Amino acid sequence: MRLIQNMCTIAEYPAPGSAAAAAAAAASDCCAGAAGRRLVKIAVVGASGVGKTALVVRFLTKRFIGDYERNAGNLYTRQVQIEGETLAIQVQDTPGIQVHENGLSCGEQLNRCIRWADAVVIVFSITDYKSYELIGQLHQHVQQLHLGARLPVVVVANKADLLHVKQVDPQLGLQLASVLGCSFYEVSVSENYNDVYSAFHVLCKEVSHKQQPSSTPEKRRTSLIPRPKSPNMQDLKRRFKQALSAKVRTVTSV
Ligand SMILES: Nc1nc2c(ncn2[C@@H]2O[C@H](COP(=O)(O)OP(=O)(O)OP(=O)(O)O)[C@@H](O)[C@H]2O)c(=O)[nH]1
Repeated sequence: MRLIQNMCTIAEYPAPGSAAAAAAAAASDCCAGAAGRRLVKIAVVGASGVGKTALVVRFLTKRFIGDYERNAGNLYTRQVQIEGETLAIQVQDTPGIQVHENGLSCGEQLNRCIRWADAVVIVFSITDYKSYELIGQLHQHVQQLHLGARLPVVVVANKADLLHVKQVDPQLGLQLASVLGCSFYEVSVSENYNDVYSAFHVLCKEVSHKQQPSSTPEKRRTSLIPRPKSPNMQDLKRRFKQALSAKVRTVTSV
């Protein structure tokens, strides 16, 4: 997948009917609809401070910028090339999820964002066990909001460079991801771009394949056209016998 830089906007996290929502819709028109391109919408979620903004910025710009303001949720729009096709991609950074005694606290803003997405990146930090503990609940929450439609999800374990303050063995992340049926990537946003790229690439590919025109009316129509029948064995045998007896007749008549 090749990123085509500097295409569209960075819009504020949109509430339905708001000016920001209109701006985001316009941005998505500019990158996708207007050009007739397919659009892949990805939400990046996880606990606070795990590196969601750093991950998104690294993916889109290849740069690691150490300090960010506490995130209010930005929407980034770009074009990417995947398997030879140019797709419009929107990446939604989200505010960090707060963990309370009784579990997850996902505001309506975050739920809206998850419902909007075609795919989700769930991030935790290997330096924060609580952020790892959130993964299972978050995954369940995402699937519930999509009414069990099995949204493509990738689990990302970030801050792999901070081994001296590690609280979670990345192997645990891998095991959990495989139980949940998700891809898993261990990354250091600060030190390695390639793994970040791979995580988004896999997700874009998965969404792209899901959206493939295999379910378009054109394809469905062709699959309804009856296939020619395979030759009937009885009929073949009968014709073979006929041909054989004709030959025997000509041989005996000589
Ligand atoms: N050492 C190291 N630091 C990282 C890495 N990724 C992010 N950070 C740092 O972690 C801190 C939090 O990063 P953010 O990207 O703001 O985290 P966030 O998940 O968006 O945080 P919220 O906006 O509070 O939800 C920042 O100081 C980053 O520089 C990494 O891979 N390694």
